[in-house]
Amino acid sequence: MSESGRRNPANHGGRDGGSRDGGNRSQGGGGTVRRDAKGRERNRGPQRGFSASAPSQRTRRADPARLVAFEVLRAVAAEDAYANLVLPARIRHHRLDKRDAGFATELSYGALRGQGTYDAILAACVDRPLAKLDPAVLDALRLGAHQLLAMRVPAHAALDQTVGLARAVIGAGPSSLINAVLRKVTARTLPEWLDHVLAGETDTTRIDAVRHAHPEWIVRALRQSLVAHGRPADEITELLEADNEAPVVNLVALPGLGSLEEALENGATPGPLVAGSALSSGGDLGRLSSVRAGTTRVQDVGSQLVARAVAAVELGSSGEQAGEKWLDLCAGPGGKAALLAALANEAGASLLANEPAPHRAKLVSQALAAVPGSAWSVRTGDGRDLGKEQPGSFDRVLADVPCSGLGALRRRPESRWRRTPKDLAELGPLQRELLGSAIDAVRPGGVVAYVTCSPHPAETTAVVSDAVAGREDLELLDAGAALDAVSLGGNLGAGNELTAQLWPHLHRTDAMFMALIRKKA
Ligand SMILES: C[S@@+](CC[C@H](N)C(=O)[O-])C[C@H]1O[C@@H](n2cnc3c(N)ncnc32)[C@H](O)[C@@H]1O
Repeated sequence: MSESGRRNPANHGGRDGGSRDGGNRSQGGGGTVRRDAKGRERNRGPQRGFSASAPSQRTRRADPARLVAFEVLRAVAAEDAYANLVLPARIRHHRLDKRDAGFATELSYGALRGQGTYDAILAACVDRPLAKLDPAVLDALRLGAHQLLAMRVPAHAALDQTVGLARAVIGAGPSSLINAVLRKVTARTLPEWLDHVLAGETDTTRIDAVRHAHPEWIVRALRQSLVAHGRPADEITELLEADNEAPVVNLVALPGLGSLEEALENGATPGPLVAGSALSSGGDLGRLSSVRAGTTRVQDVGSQLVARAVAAVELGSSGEQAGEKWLDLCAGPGGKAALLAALANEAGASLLANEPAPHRAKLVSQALAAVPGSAWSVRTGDGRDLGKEQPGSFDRVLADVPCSGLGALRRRPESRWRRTPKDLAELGPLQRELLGSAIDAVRPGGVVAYVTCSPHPAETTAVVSDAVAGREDLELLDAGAALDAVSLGGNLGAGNELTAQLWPHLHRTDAMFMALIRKKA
């Protein structure tokens, strides 16, 4: 959450919201929402003022952009849906133009990410526990709170349009409650509210959790992760803030197959961390022919670095690349597999991409379709069996195991509220078995990369230590140096032992962890 009182540039609010008549108007029910050329709703009164009319006299129809955001929040809460999948479908269904789509995106993602903060504030404005509210009412309140506290939406528009939305889709009774509660919210700015709801609070975890909208257990887990990887505990604030930034879209051109030219011509900029990457601040990437062809792909730079390090790391003996066999043990949905397959294609190697879930194995095949078929194959099966079925067979193995995803919270706005501490404990045995299978599957002299998109020691360093403990035939390689070798000079291993840990607040990547284990020749 931005606490400065200034609007967070990432929380741009109305910039992309707007009109469909080519001017500055979009349908807003009983009235219309007027947005300026930049999509900001035009303020016809003081910034924090709002209509004095009674709810019954105000708008009765839902502004389409807000309706989309409401439907996204409802699907996430009631159907366990993923916002990043529901949102594009709702935008298409309601035929939002570009500005309204941007507004709906900022509103839904911002309200979902900020839920913990907004709930703490709303709890101070409602005369009963939030759990006793109709969940649809609570979602409408969260949308209203985000507009009032973090978007450049005039207070009267935020209030009138949210009440109008509630009236249209929930009912007249609840809309009066929503009107009354949101009026209370307008009384303070976000920094003032945070000071108010945290007055007298001394528990720093609780303070960080409310200020930066993360569950308390995740604040503790991330702080523990920083310390475990040699970072100062007080970096937690920067890490939590980085989780709340809308991530820049990273692109990769598949080596030998794709090109970034089109993306760069359309406003993307070259990625500073790794060759063949670009950063795009938005736009319709689906329009780019290279993206449609699958030779240029959306992929976090951390994942790109990991895949490139796996392909480049020095093997123990007979380390020539030609004819090598590579394995991606947990490949779905195929992001790293696509880059690995392209690198294998260039190196004369072949990649086996394994994934147990049939629908995800299909996604892997789709992701690999742009790479010549001679370079890859897909196996649908349990990775735990591969070590026994094909022992000592592979030169390079990527074990990108299922994990809590604590390092990729910025990508899925709702995920932090869905995770539980049990995820950490329950995945440990599977992670250990998969790493054991990967080690069995690699040949003497070959290398296993153990990778997670979580920095938590329970699923990173602890799993690796257990795997190598007492094994004279295994050695840990310097994973940070391997990342440095494929980066454009990032000094990515700094501060760690032999394992490598990337961070959103330091590297602007997901918090990927990588250990490289070589089986002695
Ligand atoms: C972190 S994701 C992998 C992401 C992938 N490497 C990419 O870059 O797109 C972990 C994957 O492991 C798969 N998985 C779960 N259980 C598995 C098992 N027993 N064997 C192999 N893979 C498994 C999950 O279905 C999921 O697709």
